[in-house]
Order: sequence, then C-alpha cells, then structure tokens
Amino acid sequence: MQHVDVITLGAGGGAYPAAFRLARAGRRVVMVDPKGVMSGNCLAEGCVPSKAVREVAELYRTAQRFERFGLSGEIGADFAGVVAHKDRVQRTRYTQHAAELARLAERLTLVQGVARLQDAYTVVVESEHGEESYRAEHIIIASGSDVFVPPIPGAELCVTSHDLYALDSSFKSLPRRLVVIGGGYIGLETATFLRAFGAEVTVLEMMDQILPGMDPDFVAGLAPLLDPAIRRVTGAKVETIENAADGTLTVRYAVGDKNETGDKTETVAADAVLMAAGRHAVVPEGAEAIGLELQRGRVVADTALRTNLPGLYACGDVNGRVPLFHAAVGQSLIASRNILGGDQALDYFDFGAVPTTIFTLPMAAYVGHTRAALKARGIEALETAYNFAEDSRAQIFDETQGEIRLFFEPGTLRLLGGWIIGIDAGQLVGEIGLAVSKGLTAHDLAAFCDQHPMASEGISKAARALF
Ligand SMILES: Cc1cc2nc3c(=O)[nH]c(=O)nc-3n(C[C@H](O)[C@H](O)[C@H](O)COP(=O)(O)OP(=O)(O)OC[C@H]3O[C@@H](n4cnc5c(N)ncnc54)[C@H](O)[C@@H]3O)c2cc1C
Ligand SMILES: NC(=O)c1ccc[n+]([C@@H]2O[C@H](COP(=O)([O-])OP(=O)(O)OC[C@H]3O[C@@H](n4cnc5c(N)ncnc54)[C@H](O)[C@@H]3O)[C@@H](O)[C@H]2O)c1
Repeated sequence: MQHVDVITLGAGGGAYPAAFRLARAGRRVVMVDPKGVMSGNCLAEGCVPSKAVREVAELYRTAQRFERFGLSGEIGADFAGVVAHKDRVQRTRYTQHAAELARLAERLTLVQGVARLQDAYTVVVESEHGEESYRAEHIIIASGSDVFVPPIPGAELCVTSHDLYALDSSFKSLPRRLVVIGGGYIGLETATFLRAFGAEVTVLEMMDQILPGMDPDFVAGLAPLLDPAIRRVTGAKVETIENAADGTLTVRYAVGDKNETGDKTETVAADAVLMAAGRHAVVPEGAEAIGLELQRGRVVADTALRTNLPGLYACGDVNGRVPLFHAAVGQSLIASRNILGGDQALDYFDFGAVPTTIFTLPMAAYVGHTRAALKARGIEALETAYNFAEDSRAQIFDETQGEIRLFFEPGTLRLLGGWIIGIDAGQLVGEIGLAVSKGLTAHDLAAFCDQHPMASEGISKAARALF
C-alpha cells in the first residue's frame, strides 16, 4: 500500500490541472490512466485531432475560392496527408505533456493502469505489473466518457470518433459516401469536414432539429450556412445497418411522413457509417459499492465539485454537467482549490458561463443564456445584433454571412448571454463569455475599444447599438 495525498482516476482535463496545482503546492499526487499519457480523450481522439482535421478542411475550402483573392493554381487534397498532419499535432502535444510531467516528477506520478475504488480512501490500480493499492485523503474521479453505441442491429459495422481521430488511426482514405448517425457536435462537425474534402454526406438525426437541445433560433441561424450538399434528415429512426458483399453499407431508417399517417422507411447507401449518437460517462468500478451517489450513470457533483462522500471529487465528463474540455479543466482547478482548503468549499464552478462552439464549417458558438432559455424563464431580454455583412474582416475573407447577437437584462443592462454564427465564432465567444462571467454590462462592452479590423469589434458595436 502506497500513501499519497491525492489520487486522480484519469489523467485528462478533469484530472491533470488539479494534479499539477496540488503537486506545485507540495502535495504528493498520483494520476492513474490506462492510456499512460496525459490529456485523456481530448487529445487521444477528441478536441485536438478533430480540430486539426477541421482547420485543414477550412483551408481547403478557402483555397477553392482563391481566384476571388487574385490567387491562381489548383490545390488538391490528400486525405492520408491530412490524417498525418493530425497525428503530428497529437505527437507534438504528447511530447510537450511528457516534459511538463517530468518537471514535477518529484511529487507527481502518472501510473498506467485502471483504477477501482475500494473505499473512500483506497484505490486499487490494475496494471501490467499486477495490482497495487494507494491510500489518499483526497480522490478526484475524472474518468471521463466513452462513445455511446445505441442497440441498433448492425451498429458494429459503424466507425466512431475513435476510429476517425485516434493517433495512428487506420481511417486514412476518404469515403465516397458517408452516412452519419446523430446530428450533434461530432456528427455535424465531421459531416462538414469530410464534405469539404469531397465526400457525399447524409446526416440522420432522430430528433426534429439538428443540434437538439440548443436554442432553436441559434440553430436556425447556423443551418442555412452549412453546405447545402450535406443531406440532413431529422426525425430519422435508424432501424438497421447492413453490409453487402462488395462492402457497401445500407442504412435503413424510418421517417415521419407529414402528408400521410405513420412513418415510411427509407434507405441510404454508404461506404462508411459514422456512429455519433452521444457519449456516456465512465464510472469507475467500486463507485456504487462505496456509496457514491450516481444519477443516470454519472457521478453526482455539486458546484464545488464535491460528491456525497467527503474527500471525493468528480470533475469533467464523468459528472455529465457540461461535457467540454475547458469545463473539465475549470472544474479540476476548483476541486484543487477546495482540496487545498481542507475540503472546505473555497470556490464554486460557474456552469452557466462555459463557452460552447460547434466547430462546423462555418462555426457557431454561444455562451450564457440565449433567447429560448431567457423566454423559458420569463425574461424579455434586451437584444442587439451585429451583422457580419458590415464587418471589415468578414468582407476581407468574403465570409459575410452570420451575426453576433447579445442578450442583456432589462434595467441592469447586464450581459446574460450571446451567440456568434460565422467567422471567428470560436474566438469571439471567449470575450463574450468573460463578460458574462464577470457580470459586465452593455455600457462596459460599448465603452471597450475592440480591435479594428477584427471581427471582435462587432461585440462593442452591437452593444453601442443600444445607446
Ligand atoms: C470527437 C470529439 C471531439 C471533441 N471536441 C471537443 C472540442 O472541440 N472542444 C471541447 O471542449 N470538447 C470537445 N470534446 C469533448 C472533450 O474531449 C471532453 O469533454 C473532455 O475530454 C473531458 O475531459 P475529462 O478529463 O473529463 O475526460 P476524458 O478526456 O474522457 O478523460 C478521462 C480519462 O480517464 C481514463 N479512465 C477511464 N476510466 C478509468 C479508470 N477506471 N481508472 C483510471 N483512468 C480511467 C480514460 O482512459 C481517459 O483517459 C470532444 C470529444 C470528442 C469525442
Ligand atoms: N465542439 C465541441 O465542443 C465538441 C465537439 C465534439 C464533441 N463534443 C462533446 O462530445 C459529446 C458527444 O458528442 P456527440 O456528437 O456524440 O453527442 P451529442 O449528444 O452532441 O449528439 C448526439 C446526437 O445523436 C442523436 N442520436 C442519438 N441516438 C440516435 C439514433 N439512434 N439515431 C439518430 N440520431 C441519434 C441525438 O439526438 C443527438 O443529436 C458532446 O456532448 C460534447 O460534449 C464537443
């Protein structure tokens, strides 16, 4: 039995920020992760590799409009080369993380293995060297999430985000026809990337809106900007996936016919089917047995990231509250602060001000409360918008579709939320998110001289439109 101060289950965004901070503060910390490397699924098969592919797709899309900018020549796309670029970025980051870890080696160790909870203080790690027990006063559960595969006959024929984005993945050639099951983040993002390289893409979403759960007006703003050649079917109930001897896959789905009663069945042929129907939390073995409160398969954590058991914290996808990398990092840092405070809540995570970007081509992003959420709360927000048709940077790049929209509390003029559809959305949402989280008002935003000629000037311009 080894005695340490803190042990983390996982070494991803929910774990390592806390582990580093606690080690720097003099605590002895052990992170356990079967990958044996830091960064969890974000670097292994999530944010970074998918965005490496995205940015190349964006460049390629822009290259096809080179003539408008006075450039000439033909640019081709080699999908295997794109995957090689993605792999290089992943390797670079793994090397960087290894060096970061080495600098704290005296107090921070990463053990390759799978951890299970024996009691509220003891973790058993199973590795290729056998089993080893660790006792710690504080445990951070950050075991993340994994691909959810619905029980559809033939689902095993599908690829997942793991197959597409993992390091050294074998998915190196562009499918001529791609069917995507699920019109959420992964489904829509990947649909636009592979479409940009030339694949014929169909997205089958079971709900009656792509990106279900997001503000319908926000989605309605993004939808017409996506490549119209991507066929999008909503209300699609996938029934089977079958393969023929020549390798062709057939996806059979039922879809409501508005003119007749009942559903009709349709089929679509594919060379690859991407299953992007969501992710589920990975709860470590032993959690239930030691009395950890779970709800809908996730570890329940409060806004101080405490579970129902003293000394045990749950950060990131495993608590399912906001399954995004930067949210996991933010939570991890709050947990470390509360651990340093002797399990006294010194800080709370603001789940209401986490920026969210859908990295489709083009992107869209939002933060805080937008129109639908505000209406549901009976708040008639003061709304203002800036149209990218008027924006210098958007005109320079010939990407003038979309807008910045801000929602203010009447009376106080406090910024409650905002969205950006179109150019630089994933960058602009940071400034709006900071303003939401710090309680800034329309006066504050209007008075700030955002940089010209950058799309961010649309934020202050939108606020100035109120005065
Ligand atoms: C394709 C894709 C694209 C994405 N793009 C974005 C994006 O652009 N932006 C964004 O913010 N988010 C994105 N995400 C989501 C993001 O990856 C997650 O929100 C983030 O990785 C969560 O971090 P985490 O530490 O909570 O969990 P994870 O990253 O899942 O890490 C958990 C770690 O715990 C380990 N583990 C599991 N069980 C055990 C155990 N019993 N013992 C020890 N270790 C264990 C796992 O091996 C894993 O390494 C994307 C996800 C996917 C799949
Ligand atoms: N840009 C980002 O920040 C980003 C990018 C990728 C992933 N992520 C994270 O990863 C998580 C998982 O992504 P995801 O896209 O797999 O999940 P998701 O929850 O965003 O989308 C899954 C979609 O699949 C649909 N669906 C489920 N079962 C279906 C079925 N049988 N047939 C047709 N449609 C079905 C759902 O209605 C939903 O729209 C996200 O929730 C997000 O937290 C974030």
